[in-house]
Amino acid sequence: MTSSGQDGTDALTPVAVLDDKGRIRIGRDPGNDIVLPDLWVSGSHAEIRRVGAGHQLVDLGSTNGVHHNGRRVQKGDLKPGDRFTVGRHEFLYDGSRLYQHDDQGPTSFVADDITVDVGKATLLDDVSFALQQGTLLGIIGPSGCGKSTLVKAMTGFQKPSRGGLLYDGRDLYEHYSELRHRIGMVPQDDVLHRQLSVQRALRFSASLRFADDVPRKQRKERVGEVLELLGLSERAKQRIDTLSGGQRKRTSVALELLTEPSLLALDEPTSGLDPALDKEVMRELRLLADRGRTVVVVTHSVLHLDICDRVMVMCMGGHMGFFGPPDEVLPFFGAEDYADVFHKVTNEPRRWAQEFRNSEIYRRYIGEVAEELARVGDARKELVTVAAAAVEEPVEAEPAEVEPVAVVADPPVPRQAGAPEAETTRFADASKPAQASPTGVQDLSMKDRARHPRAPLRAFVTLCWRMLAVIASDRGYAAFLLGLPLALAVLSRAVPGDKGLSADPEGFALEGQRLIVVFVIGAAFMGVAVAIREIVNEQSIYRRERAIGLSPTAYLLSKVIVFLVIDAIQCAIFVYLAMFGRPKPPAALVFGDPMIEITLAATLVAVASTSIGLLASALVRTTEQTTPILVVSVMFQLVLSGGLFEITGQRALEIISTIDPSRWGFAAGAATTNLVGFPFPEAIWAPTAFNWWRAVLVLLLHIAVLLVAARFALRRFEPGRN
Ligand SMILES: Nc1ncnc2c1ncn2[C@@H]1O[C@H](COP(=O)(O)OP(=O)(O)OP(=O)(O)O)[C@@H](O)[C@H]1O
Repeated sequence: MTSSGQDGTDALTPVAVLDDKGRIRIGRDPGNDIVLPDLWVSGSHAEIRRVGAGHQLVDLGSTNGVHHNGRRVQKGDLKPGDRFTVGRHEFLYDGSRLYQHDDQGPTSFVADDITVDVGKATLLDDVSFALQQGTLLGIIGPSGCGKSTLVKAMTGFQKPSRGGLLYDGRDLYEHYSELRHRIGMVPQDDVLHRQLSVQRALRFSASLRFADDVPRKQRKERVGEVLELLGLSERAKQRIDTLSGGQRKRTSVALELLTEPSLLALDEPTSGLDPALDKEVMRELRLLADRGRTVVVVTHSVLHLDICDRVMVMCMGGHMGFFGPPDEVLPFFGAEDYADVFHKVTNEPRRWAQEFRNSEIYRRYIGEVAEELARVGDARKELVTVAAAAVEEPVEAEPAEVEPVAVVADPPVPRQAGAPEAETTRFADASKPAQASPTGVQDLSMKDRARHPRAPLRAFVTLCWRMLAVIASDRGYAAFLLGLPLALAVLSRAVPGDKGLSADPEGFALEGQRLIVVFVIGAAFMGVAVAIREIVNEQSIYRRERAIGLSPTAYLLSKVIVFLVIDAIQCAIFVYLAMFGRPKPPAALVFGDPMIEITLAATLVAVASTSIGLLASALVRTTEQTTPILVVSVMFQLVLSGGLFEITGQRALEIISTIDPSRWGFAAGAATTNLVGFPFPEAIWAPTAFNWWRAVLVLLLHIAVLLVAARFALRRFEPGRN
């Protein structure tokens, strides 16, 4: 069963007869029954198994999952008429055969009266439009009119409060986990580590986005292809922060093209570029659209709008003032130039929004296109019904043996023709998915996580390597990390005395007490300082990577592990250098070497402080907000460490200080050192192995609680959240 072109269903092809022999395997490797040569697909991705009289769909542990009727599943019983997707490849099941529909670009993208409210502010107000495949849409409008908000809504980053966004007839937010890899988004902020070379940054991204089992060689080849496509091959080894603005934007586009998205959105890719670069970027976007992608670009520059198929003019207050071909913009507004247009939509936004709603242009370029797209959507749904009905009929002419089928993703598609002629209607409800969407993206991804507990090990390893690469290529930062413990060790030399950490026979261990305070607070400072800017600095990168499915736990753990190593090295350098030439404690409590115990205690304080830094970094919005947190958290640890004054006996302080890592770090250090004759000896410092272990366990508990809190704080970067 195939269907013909005009209704958009021509890509539906029968690919397998599910006879009694058992199973049909789907994957990237040539040995599969259905071969999908797509790097997003795992080698052996999914299987259809015969179970009794029916069939079961099974995810074979793929990286990017299988979606059965829009839900990610591990296993699911197939019913005639069901559809499932593997990457961009969609299959329909009729009870005895599989039909394949390839996503060759969104056959439709429809925004149906979307409104975005944040608190009491309305950022977008009843915006409707429809896009056909291969369209280049330019969005313009005065600053603050809601252009970025619209792009975020279209790409799954900002769930509309009302209205629907339908991608290929499916609610974008309801089916986000299935659709997200088909959408590329280049935000205003660069989402690349600028310290890395173009090639290196893209290779890390490829590793995070492709299936786990894609060989390194293939990843490299794909990176080479996108660099070639965007004319960046000669820049491959150049650091991103040394590229020109235009080259940097092209690198961001290259990053998104790795996974061949069918909808690509760019938020002001040409801001800050000179007119020549502006034109160059717009031309490249035109080429991408001509190759079949739908490209949406927000721009402040109106010089090259004629290169677009459609232009949208936004009015202040989030209203839509125009949507149509570029040559109709000025006539519609009765304006001589775009400055006039901006003036009008800034001063009379409601009037122009209303005029546009009632215009012939709206009818022609939105109403009719939406109707056409709804018709295509209906035709596709009908095929599902036909496929379901086919279960009643015997399978005749189809081949009994089905050859492995190779499907080439995303072939070139010609640029769209003008909009068709027809009657005006509001958007047809028929294009909405059968189920309403009570849940948001967050709910979906939580469910996904619950169903897919498999540790994303590859992402974790890649993230660790990337962090190390970023640190190594930022010489200033690497020098800071190494210089900090050296500077602190030099400072610790200011502590007077020649007894070091030895037990003082005179009975007053003030020097030892001071040294332990210096170690513990130095460790706390190094721990917070290393981490407190980490997440806030790369929030745009994390947000983007999260949207394409990066595991937040893998992300956080990669930070913790790399920082743990850095903390341990820093504390060892600090403590050993500070103690160089000073008497050591006479005996150990647990590990045989008191210096190891003291270094361990300092390292745990540093790691707990790193966890505080990561938590704070996930909570704040700007880097500037981190400085007061750094100061307060270190002061808090200094005051409540127990090394300055007696905490025991002051009930409130006793309670508060239990959550202070330095209190327990000091206790472990004091226990090892055996501070004899201290003026205010506390019970938790008594030199016993129990006290040492208790302090260590409390510190581990602090770390665990802080990291769980940081993991929760990362939820604010979930797609769909503002
Ligand atoms: N989280 C938010 N809470 C309240 N108002 C917001 C929020 N985010 C954006 N806004 C406001 O919504 C309006 C639209 O913002 P948006 O960033 O979409 O505008 P824009 O057209 O892209 O602006 P620009 O061209 O300057 O980038 C602005 O007035 C902005 O201040």
